[in-house]
Amino acid sequence: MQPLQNDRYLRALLRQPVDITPVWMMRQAGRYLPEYKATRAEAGDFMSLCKNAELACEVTLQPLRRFDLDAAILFSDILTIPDAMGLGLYFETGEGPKFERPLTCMADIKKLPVLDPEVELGYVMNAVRTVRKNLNGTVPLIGFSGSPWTLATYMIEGGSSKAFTKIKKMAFSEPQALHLLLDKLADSVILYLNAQIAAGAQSVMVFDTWGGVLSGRDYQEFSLQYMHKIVDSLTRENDGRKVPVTLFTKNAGLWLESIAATGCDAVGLDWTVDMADAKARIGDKVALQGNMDPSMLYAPAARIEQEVQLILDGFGKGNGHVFNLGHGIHLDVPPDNAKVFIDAVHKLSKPFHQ
Ligand SMILES: Cc1c2[nH]c(c1CCC(=O)O)Cc1[nH]c(c(CCC(=O)O)c1C)Cc1[nH]c(c(CCC(=O)O)c1C)Cc1[nH]c(c(C)c1CCC(=O)O)C2
Repeated sequence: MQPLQNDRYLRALLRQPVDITPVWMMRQAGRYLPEYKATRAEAGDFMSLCKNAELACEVTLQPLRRFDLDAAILFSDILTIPDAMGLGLYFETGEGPKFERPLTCMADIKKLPVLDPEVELGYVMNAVRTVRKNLNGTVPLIGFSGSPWTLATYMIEGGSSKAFTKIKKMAFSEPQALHLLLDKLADSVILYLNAQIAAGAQSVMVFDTWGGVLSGRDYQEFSLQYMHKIVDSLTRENDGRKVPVTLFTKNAGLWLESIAATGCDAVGLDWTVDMADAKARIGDKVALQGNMDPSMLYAPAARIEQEVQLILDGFGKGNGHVFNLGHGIHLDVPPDNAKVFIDAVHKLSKPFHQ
């Protein structure tokens, strides 16, 4: 394998010195790039795009052609695991992801297969290998998975949810069923992420989008416990390099210490957390990723730059900051504003690394 030309993303995650603060961006709920829309139309639908290694590689690389990003995130989705387990994932325009066969009871959960990621999710590994080849050592590739709790919310609610009543009903009236599901998911996530690492992902991230809808105690029991197990079981070194792992729970500002205590390398922060506060609380244990409000990208350039400066000031001097939006980019953000954001991080962060 060729040496990495730009490894500041990986160095920052390991809290090593860098020249400028690295930045990357997730597009998730955003079809903000016209070239993405064109490739998606060529593929036909979202899952066909995920399952075609060449096209998935193409959309992974598109943001890197426009912007000076320090890492690439694999184009895929967190819902590939439940889809591979047989739930029948589909996307309805404007309504987000849905499942044809959501889980309703213990019997459904008992029937779920244990996945062999190289088989049922072989298309993801093919995409990882294709992207690594095409990146050609320029920047590292981020692999990812959903957390067991977040995947379980989609599998039980049947899609996106506001109140999470179905999964909470199971959590509080039939906890042994939910724990069996979370256990199966944790085992699948471990196999899935380790397969991504073996295929070439240089860092991995676990997205726990919905952990923050739980009480502190229930977060520990139904979400963090399983992410801890995942962190303990991941391949942390590959090809002679450390493979940093980042945990992100949305709305988890109250629980940063316990997330950092899992032994992960970095903690992703949404914009409701104050960067200086997070650094004081856990900055001696982990790197911090974040955390500009994605809606700031609607603002004029000067306001975006001001916000970048405030977040950089919040982290202050020292190692271990990866700049990022606090969540995925919105679909109607002008791409030029994303460029203002990325360039501002690089330009304004120089004095913090002297
Ligand atoms: C909850 C969740 C999902 N997917 C993901 C999460 C966790 C992160 C988070 O908290 O947002 C993660 C995700 N989804 C996608 C990526 C790939 C990386 C990237 O391109 O940014 C990643 C990292 C592609 C995608 N996944 C999706 C898109 C947009 C789809 C499109 O082209 O229509 C992309 C680029 C679809 C998706 N997939 C999901 C949702 C809620 C949606 C939005 C549906 C909609 O907007 O109608 C499930």
